[in-house]
Amino acid sequence: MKKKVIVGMSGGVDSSVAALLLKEQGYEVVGLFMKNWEDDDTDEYCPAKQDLIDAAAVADKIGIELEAVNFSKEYKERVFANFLEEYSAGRTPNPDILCNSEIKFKAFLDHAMALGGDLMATGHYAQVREKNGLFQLMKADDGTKDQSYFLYRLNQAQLSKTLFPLGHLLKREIRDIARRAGLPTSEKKDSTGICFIGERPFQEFLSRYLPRAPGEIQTPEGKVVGQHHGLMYYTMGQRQGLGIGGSKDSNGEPWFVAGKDMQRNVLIVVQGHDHPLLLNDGLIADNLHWIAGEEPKTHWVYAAKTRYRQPDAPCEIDRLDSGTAEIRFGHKQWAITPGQSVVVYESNVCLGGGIITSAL
Ligand SMILES: Nc1ncnc2c1ncn2[C@@H]1O[C@H](COP(=O)(O)OP(=O)(O)OP(=O)(O)O)[C@@H](O)[C@H]1O
Repeated sequence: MKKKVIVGMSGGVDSSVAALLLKEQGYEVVGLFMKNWEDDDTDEYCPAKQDLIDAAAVADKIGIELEAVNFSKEYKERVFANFLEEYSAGRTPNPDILCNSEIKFKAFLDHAMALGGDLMATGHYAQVREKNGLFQLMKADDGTKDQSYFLYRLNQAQLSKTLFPLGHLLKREIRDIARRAGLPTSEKKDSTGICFIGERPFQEFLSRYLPRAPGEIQTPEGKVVGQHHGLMYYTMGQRQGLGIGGSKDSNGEPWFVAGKDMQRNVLIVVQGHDHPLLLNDGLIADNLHWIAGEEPKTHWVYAAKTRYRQPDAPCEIDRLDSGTAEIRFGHKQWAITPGQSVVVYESNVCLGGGIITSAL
């Protein structure tokens, strides 16, 4: 009997091709479009309505059913609440990571099973492999598109039910496949940014939920060089939008955010990309999650990313106890950012990771 796969269709080209490939591989395929954000319909920045129309057109072309489901309540409770908490604590969260573990591979997976699915699938660029009874999350073959960083909080149960049909393909091959099959999304622009924020002005969006608390911008020595709009609007290493161009006796080098003093409501800035306060040997992370269900070895050479668009950096896990990890890098890392995730790899296998609490 044919296995039934429920594929997440976002109305983008990647998930369109994922659905097509699964159909060609002989699965019984059902598309599922989710809506995760409520003001979608009235909101100029959120193209959800058009995305659903596109997903429906693709499903029609491939000849599969498309269902829709609304997870906006789950999203608010399990992802957005944490997002606001993190910002109000001065950290820079990555809601797409929590969206994967809580919505796409939990609420969605449960729904997929309720629809009678044997498996679920998405158009993520990543791979799953079963080895010695364990499911491993692996990088995509297209290194420039690999999304395993966003998937490091998945567990064995989730991976055992998941297919990533694009994991062994290159992005340009995806567009070619879409064109050849005449999919209406073949030329659609890739989506960018966090799904519910999209292209909207970030400060205005956040100020709808969290009070603005302006304060001083200071150098590490305590010299006042400007005013900030609220610490939550800034992130480590940020260069644009500080509004402190030509401060007196500055050395002409650009300013970067190098810290937040939450108690005094002061934003700390330094001059020069390679200022020592922006370069760290290691970090502490908590909220750890290991995909195999057990901790990796300490004092072993791994590679890790402290942000998505970053080459892997050689590292060692020096200490793992009471839910925290201390990770040291072979070379100094730039602008390690509390709230972002550190994701650990052994070769092309993603082991898991945690949320950065501080740089060392
Ligand atoms: N609204 C949605 N409904 C159903 N599935 C979704 C939705 N948004 C994302 N997904 C699933 O998660 C995958 C990864 O999402 P991401 O936002 O990274 O999309 P993407 O890489 O731009 O892919 P696509 O081109 O399919 O939008 C998608 O390929 C799709 O399978």
